[in-house]
Amino acid sequence: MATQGQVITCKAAVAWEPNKPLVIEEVQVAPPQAGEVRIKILFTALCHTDAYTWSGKDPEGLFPCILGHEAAGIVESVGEGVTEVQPGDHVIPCYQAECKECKFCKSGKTNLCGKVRVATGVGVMLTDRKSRFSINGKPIYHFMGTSTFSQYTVVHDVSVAKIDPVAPLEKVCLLGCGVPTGKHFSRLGAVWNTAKVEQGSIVAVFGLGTVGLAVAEGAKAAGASRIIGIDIDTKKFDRAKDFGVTEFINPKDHEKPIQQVIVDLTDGGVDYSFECIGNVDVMRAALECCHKGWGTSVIVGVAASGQEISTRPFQLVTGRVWKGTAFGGFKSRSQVPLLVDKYLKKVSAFSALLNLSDNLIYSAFPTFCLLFFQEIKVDEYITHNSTLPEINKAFDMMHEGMCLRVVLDMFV
Ligand SMILES: NC(=O)c1ccc[n+]([C@@H]2O[C@H](COP(=O)([O-])OP(=O)(O)OC[C@H]3O[C@@H](n4cnc5c(N)ncnc54)[C@H](O)[C@@H]3O)[C@@H](O)[C@H]2O)c1
Ligand SMILES: N[C@@H](CCC(=O)N[C@@H](CSCO)C(=O)NCC(=O)O)C(=O)O
Ligand SMILES: [Zn+2]
Ligand SMILES: [Zn+2]
Repeated sequence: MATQGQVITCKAAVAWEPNKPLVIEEVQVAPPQAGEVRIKILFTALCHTDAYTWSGKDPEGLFPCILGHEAAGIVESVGEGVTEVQPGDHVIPCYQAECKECKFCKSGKTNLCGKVRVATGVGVMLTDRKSRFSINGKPIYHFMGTSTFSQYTVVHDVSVAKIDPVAPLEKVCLLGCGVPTGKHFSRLGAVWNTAKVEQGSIVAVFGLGTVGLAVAEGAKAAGASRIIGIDIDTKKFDRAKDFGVTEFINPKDHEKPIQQVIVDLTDGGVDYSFECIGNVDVMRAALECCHKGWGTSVIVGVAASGQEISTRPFQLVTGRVWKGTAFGGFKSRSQVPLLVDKYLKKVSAFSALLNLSDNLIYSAFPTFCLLFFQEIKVDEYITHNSTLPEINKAFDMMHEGMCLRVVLDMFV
């Protein structure tokens, strides 16, 4: 039955209050208005940022809301004036919009976009400052302009990346947040990013979750000579080797501040450090373990409301640089489809190799290695698959440090 123009009733995980279990509810999803797109979400992953907002520590967190921002799906219908996607298109909703017209988009200096941010920060749509979600007439707020923990969601058209329909949505959903975020200095992201890790650099990665491992993977691709992984959970160390981490430090094993431990190990400090946790004390350590004169520290983690960073200004006077990144500097609508293409090329190179005869395998091996070991691991970050009704258990796994990404099948 055609659903276009109709209210759709479907299942969604609703966060009624901070920290209270999400509740699977029947929600009403209104049709898209002008400049909006309604998407059938097929797969969504959980990101630490969902847990952060759910915890009540996000100054922009409004309740009740539908969380979720790392997903993939199919366009169900579009509102008036939407030209770049149509029903049936395969898409990744992007929490970071790209209108290509605002001063941010036109600056050539940032991937941030100003067009809809004022609405997405307060859980509504731009056109009428209202939500498209409700339960028996009670509005439920949107989250990050995406709300992918719902079988259907409505997003702004500037927040939709159209992707190759061949791509497996249960995998490429990860390209909506965590994996690209970590790869902001990779070759693909280098146009917009700031920290360009050079061949031979020493890199420190604080926090070895999905984002930290993607940073490590990118650092390896950029030719870093040492990649030091720091985490308080030693379970993370074995897996991190596969993502390029060459040595490990657990701050709990040391009496000295962790920045001092790293400075001592690296003849004065690292060239680049990345904070992928969201802890302001660690952010300070990440800056202070950088080498005098040139070390650059990038803040990736999201810290709670009221938290502030600090250091002695002397750290910056003496040449260290403190930066941050959102979505790895990638321009969402124009670059997410390219990331998907890159992912598909890697998969097809691998299948081609499996179909070659033994002799050919040897001759094709160098090319294969080049393609295969390029910078776009995706499947490797999916440690668990689950379903929408099991979402609370999936978050429990995240809190226990059991998983990297858990992907939920929204219709099982
Ligand atoms: N800036 C962005 O665009 C962006 C995008 C995605 C995620 N994030 C943020 O990045 C951070 C990481 O996200 P994730 O999904 O990889 O999270 P995650 O929970 O999977 O990983 C965090 C890791 O940090 C470790 N950790 C916690 N406290 C630590 C400490 N004091 N010292 C060392 N290690 C510690 C944990 O053991 C875990 O391995 C979060 O803050 C998330 O909100 C930012
Ligand atoms: N509402 C939060 C902002 C959190 C934040 O910084 N979000 C990151 C993305 S995290 C994705 O997992 C981001 O890209 N920020 C840029 C933006 O939101 O425009 C708070 O206020 O703390
Ligand atoms: Zn995220
Ligand atoms: Zn814009």
